[in-house]
Order: sequence, then structure tokens, then C-alpha cells
Amino acid sequence: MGQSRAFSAPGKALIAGGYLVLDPIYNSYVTALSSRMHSIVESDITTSTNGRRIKISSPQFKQGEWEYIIDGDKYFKDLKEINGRKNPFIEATIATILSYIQPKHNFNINITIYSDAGYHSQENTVSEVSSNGHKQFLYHEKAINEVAKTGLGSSAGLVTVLTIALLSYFEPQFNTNTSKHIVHNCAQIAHCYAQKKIGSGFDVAAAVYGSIIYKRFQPSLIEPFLTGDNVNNIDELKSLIESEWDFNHDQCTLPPKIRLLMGDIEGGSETPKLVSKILNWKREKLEESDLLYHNLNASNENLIKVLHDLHQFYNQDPEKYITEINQSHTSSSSPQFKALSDAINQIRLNLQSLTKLSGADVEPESQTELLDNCNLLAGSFGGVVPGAGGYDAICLLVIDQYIEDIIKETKHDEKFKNVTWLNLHEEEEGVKQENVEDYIGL
Ligand SMILES: Nc1ncnc2c1ncn2[C@@H]1O[C@H](COP(=O)(O)OP(=O)(O)O)[C@@H](O)[C@H]1O
Ligand SMILES: C[C@@](O)(CCOP(=O)(O)OP(=O)(O)O)CC(=O)O
Repeated sequence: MGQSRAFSAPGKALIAGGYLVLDPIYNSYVTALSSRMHSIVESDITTSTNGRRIKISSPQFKQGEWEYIIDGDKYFKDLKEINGRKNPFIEATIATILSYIQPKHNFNINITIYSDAGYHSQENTVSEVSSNGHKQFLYHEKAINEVAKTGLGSSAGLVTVLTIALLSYFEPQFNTNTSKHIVHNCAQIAHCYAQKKIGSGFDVAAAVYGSIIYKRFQPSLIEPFLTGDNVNNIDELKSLIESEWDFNHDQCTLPPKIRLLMGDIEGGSETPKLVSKILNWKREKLEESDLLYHNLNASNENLIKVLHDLHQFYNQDPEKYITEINQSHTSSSSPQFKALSDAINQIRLNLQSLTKLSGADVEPESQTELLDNCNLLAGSFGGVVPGAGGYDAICLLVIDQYIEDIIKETKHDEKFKNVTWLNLHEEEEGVKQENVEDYIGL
């Protein structure tokens, strides 16, 4: 114990698999992003306590301080924030880790959280840079729950970096690489507990493992833990955390020279409302929805295969790959790259059917029009509405050297007036240790 350590975990974009990922039989394709959540953990040697205390600071947000005094060992009940402030994600994570570790000694811990700019709206912010210039964060005028989110999964990132910070504090030998499943399982449990529901968990899995082909765990694994007083059954919690869960998280990355370009769209959507509309339709129209889910899954699997084939193409003949990718937006496009555009379009056709049949705005008309226009941009393989879809964002796959041209070409074009291209790219690595010095001076 004692020495400071720093960690970070990535945000996500669900390129293929929205809604289907809620079901443990379907694969989804998740890309980890360059916007990351960070934590720095250290023993507090400035305030004296002869009890047990954990203080979490999130200095980019007003009232971003939560100080817990822990008085008792039923951690889900005995966690008291001294100013009565609520942050369910922080509370659930601390309670999960303390229940798992069962610390025998007193402790006095400070953890500082930073989030990269991509997670939140950048309106009314001031930028601060660390002393060595390696990290830069935006400081907001408002509290965390008053700042608009962009949909990269801030709570999953927060829970993941807090989990690893606490585990490594209590177990200094904890190895982030060999014990990732412990981080994952703790973070998934804490995230479900905080949300009071069991989501698909792809955002937490991406924060831990990075870019992945993801098939979810059975919700029944966590369900018993969320009901009644079961959270205090420490033996069961410990064995749930240490067991190997049955789910897919196969590492993946976009093929060489292909970049993800995310556009933020003016307007927004509420994921829970879209999800409940889709699930109602699915219950009411069993046959219709089974067929559509089948087709949508086939198109998702096809995209996963096409991306895999492109990696193989590059590995076998990198020069030919480069030559052909550079011709891929012309009429002499090679079959491998045409297959990528076709795969994206096929997913979109199914999402458009999903929209019509369910009445939920997954790929609403304005997004269809916009994505059709994106297909025409030089260097673009096309794009989708990521995740739950709606009016939040679009996500294109483009040739890397065309990004600047695409941004320039669309800047003064009426057809793209609602789009703000985000300064994000794939960063496939999941949770990792950072250099503590990089945060000094913030
Ligand atoms: N940087 C942060 N500092 C403190 N709490 C945070 C931070 N980022 C996210 N949170 C917590 O996560 C909540 C947002 O979670 P949620 O609504 O699930 O959004 P998202 O889809 O971005 O995960 C916030 O209200 C806050 O409780
Ligand atoms: C519909 C979904 O399958 C995917 C939603 O993906 P988003 O990436 O849109 O998620 P939010 O950031 O929470 O809005 C629901 C789920 O898997 O939980």
C-alpha cells in the first residue's frame, strides 16, 4: 500500500449489434475509443483518520467530491457520504470492492478521476494541461449530472477505473493483465447494482478489454445478487467475482488504413425509451421480429467476417492491400473493399426495417438521408447509427488519409449542417496502467 498509481479505460462505439446484444446468442462488434477515463489512487497522508475513509474527487465538475466514511462491514449499507451527496456508480463500486477484499485494517484513500473530452459536451469549458504536457482535460462549469453526455459510456469507464484503482490499492501485487476477468466481473456487478438493472454490459466489457467482438453473459449470473439482501452474501459474491463467466470478448481492431469517424448529431435520443419500444414490439410481433433479428444478425456477422478477411488480405499481401484500398472509392473498387460497403449497407437496410416495423426511431429518415450522403464522400465506406441509433450520432468507416478531406468537404455543405465530426479514433487497448507523473499539475 502507499505508492500512487494511475489507470485509464476507453470509451466505446457499438458499430454492430444494437438491441441484439441484449440477447446472449448474438455477437456484436464494439470499438474502443481514444477518449478515456482515468483514475489516480494514493494513500491520503495529509488528513489523519483512525478509521476507514475513501475520498473520490472529480475536479472537472462542480461539487465533484464524494467522501465516504465506512463504519461497519455490510458495505452496501454502511457507506456514508459525509455531505449526503449521491453518486450511485461510485458507491456501488466501493461497496463491491470492499465486500470482495474484506480489508482487515483501516485505510485512508484518495482517488482522483479525470475524463477525456469526448465523453461530455464541450460547451462552457476551460482546458487544463498537466505539467509535462502529456494529459489535457476540460473543466466544466456544472455538476456531473448537469453536463450533457455524448454516449461513449462514462459510467462504465468510471466504474472500471475505480475498480482497478481500489483493487490495486488493496492488493499491490494485483496484475491488471493477468487478472482482467476480476476487474471485469467486479465492474459489471457494480455497474448493474448502480443501475438497478442488468444491461448488456458491452460498455463495461469494452472499458476493460478494449475493442471486442462481444457476446453477453447470462443475466441470471448477476440477477440473484441484485435481489433482497443477497449483496451481503460475501461468499457468493466472492465466488461470482472469481469465476470465469461464459461470454465472448474476442479482441479485434479495424483493418489497417481504415479509421472510424464519429459525427455528433444535433438533437439526441433516449436509449431506455428506444429499448423499451423495441422490446415491446418484439414481444407483440414474435414471428416478424424473429425473422428481422435473424436477418440483422446475419448482416452483423457478415460485417465481422468482412473485417476479418481484410486483415487476412493485408497480412498476405500488404502492398496489394494498400494499392486496392486507394482505389476503393473509384469504379474499379476491388471485391474485398466493395464487400465492406455492401456489409454496412446491408446492416442499414435491416435497421431501416427495424425502424419501420417497431416504430422506434433507430435509423430515422433524417439519419438515412445523412448516411446516404456519407456514402458519396470520397474515401468513405459508409456508416451506421451506432448503438441504440436515433438522433445521437453517426459512425463512418473511412480510409485514414481521406479524413481531413471529408471534414473540409462537409464543413460548408448544407447536407452536413447537423454534424460535428468528433476528434476520436480507435484506441483498441482496454484498461491499462498509466504514468502518475503525467497527471501532476492538473
Ligand atoms: N467523470 C465523472 N466523475 C464522476 N462521476 C461520473 C463521471 N462520469 C460519469 N459519472 C457518473 O456516471 C453517471 C452517468 O452515467 P450514465 O447515465 O449511465 O451515462 P453513460 O451513458 O455516459 O454511462 C453520472 O451521473 C455520474 O454519476
Ligand atoms: C440498445 C443497446 O443494445 C445498445 C445501446 O448502445 P449505446 O452505445 O447507444 O448506449 P448508451 O450510451 O447507453 O446510449 C442497449 C444495451 O446494449 O444496453
